[in-house]
Amino acid sequence: MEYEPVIGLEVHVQLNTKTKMFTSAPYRFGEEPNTLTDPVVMALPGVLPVLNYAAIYDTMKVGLMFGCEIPEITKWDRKNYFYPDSPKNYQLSQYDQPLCQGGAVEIELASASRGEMGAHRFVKLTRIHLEEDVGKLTHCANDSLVDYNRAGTPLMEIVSEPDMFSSEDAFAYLNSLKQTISGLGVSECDMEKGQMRCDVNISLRPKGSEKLGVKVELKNLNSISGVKNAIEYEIRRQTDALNKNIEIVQETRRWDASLNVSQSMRGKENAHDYRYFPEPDLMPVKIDRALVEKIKSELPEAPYDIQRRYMKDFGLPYSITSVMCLDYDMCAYFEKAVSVYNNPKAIANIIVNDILRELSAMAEFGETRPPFGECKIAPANLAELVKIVDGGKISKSQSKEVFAEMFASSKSASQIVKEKGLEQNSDAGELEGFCKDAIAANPKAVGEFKAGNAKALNALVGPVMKASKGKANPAMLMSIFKKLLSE
Ligand SMILES: Nc1ncnc2c1ncn2[C@@H]1O[C@H](COP(=O)(O)OP(=O)(O)OP(=O)(O)O)[C@@H](O)[C@H]1O
Ligand SMILES: [Mg+2]
Ligand SMILES: [Mg+2]
Repeated sequence: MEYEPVIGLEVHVQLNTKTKMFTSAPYRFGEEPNTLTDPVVMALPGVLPVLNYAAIYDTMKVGLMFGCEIPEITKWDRKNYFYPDSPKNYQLSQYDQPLCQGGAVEIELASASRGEMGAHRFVKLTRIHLEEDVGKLTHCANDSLVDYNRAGTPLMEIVSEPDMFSSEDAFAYLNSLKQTISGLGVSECDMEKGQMRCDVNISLRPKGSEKLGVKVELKNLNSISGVKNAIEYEIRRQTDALNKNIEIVQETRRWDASLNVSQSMRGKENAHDYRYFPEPDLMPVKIDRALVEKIKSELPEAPYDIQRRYMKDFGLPYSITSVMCLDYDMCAYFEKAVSVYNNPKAIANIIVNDILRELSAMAEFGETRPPFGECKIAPANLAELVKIVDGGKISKSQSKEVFAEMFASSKSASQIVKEKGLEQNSDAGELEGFCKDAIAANPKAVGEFKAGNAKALNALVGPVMKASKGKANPAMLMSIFKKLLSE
């Protein structure tokens, strides 16, 4: 029988707020273990949680970006379980009244060729709720170590509907989430630093059937490629089992990225096991409608909307726009430059190829490139460079030299052209004089050219270049020669 995989993802994203979800302790990645804790994080007797409103604000931003509904009231619940990664036997989370409901994430599937836009569709979301992150366990040979630095960090859980049907869907979904959320500035979504983690729920059903199959949950995947591999492995494993008439049991499995296999962790668990109940120490939160409207009105344009607009309004190629729409700073820079001088294609080319290359070269090995705002070339100066090239003042190859100097010094293009004496001679009258002299001095080349040997022109160009100290505008020279020689 042919089976169709059905996939739902639970994605956890740490928010980069200054303090933790329910206390003023900070969180930073990579600090000495157990230095970013306080009595609330450690759940010492008598402590009370205090809500971090910045986390609510950031999560609403994300939710509204994905078209979620923000309910009138949201509340907190205890999710009870005992495990050493949490010092207090429960996790503060949201059960039946999450902060965001519904919504959808636009994804793009890979197309046949790299330079073409792939098919787009929306993956439905169930909800986005807020909770606190737990500590980190390191398992050694005979014992385990626990670090509570991460415990209590604000964590969004983005739960999708079972609305993905291949590893490619999941890959595109995670990329889109990462792109949109990091664009909002609320998290860097760096999976290597644990800022974004993913649980994969996957079941198989006979192709054409509407009914969902029994799902298996793969916990805590920490790379996008890991998610892809895990899904592909599970599809093979479950297909194999079904073909052998082995029943799939609902269970949680661990993904082993080094062995590329999943292993059973524990059997069926459902919400009931967590004995969810309302958090007695926190009031429900009434959401200010005016704030919802304010956040909505301040949301940036969605990345795929920017991309479509750039392709349509500026005629930019897909490959260039797919780089640009990943970075709002880059887009703002581009639009500013285009407003100064209207050659979007040339401007976008320099931004995506040259500026990005140079910024990346500034980064230390393994570090991310500096933000676009650190580019020393002001948008108006880039616009001027393109204008100078378009006007024939300097050649394309000279523009590379000017660009390098601009990037290093923040000087304007015209200033560098002047300092380096690069300006081409585009004085039609003077150039025509040089050309006439060259024609008069080289009757042989003229004869050959008129007899049909186009290459003979080179013998005439040489003397003009010499007379103009190498600065004659080559395009103008050619048209002047052609005009004079056809007379
Ligand atoms: N039959 C199914 N096949 C594939 N995915 C499914 C199926 N049923 C549910 N899912 C997906 O499983 C996920 C369930 O996540 P949810 O957070 O609601 O519950 P949970 O896994 O029990 O909770 P948690 O792991 O946070 O304790 C959703 O993404 C949903 O789309
Ligand atoms: Mg969940
Ligand atoms: Mg789950």
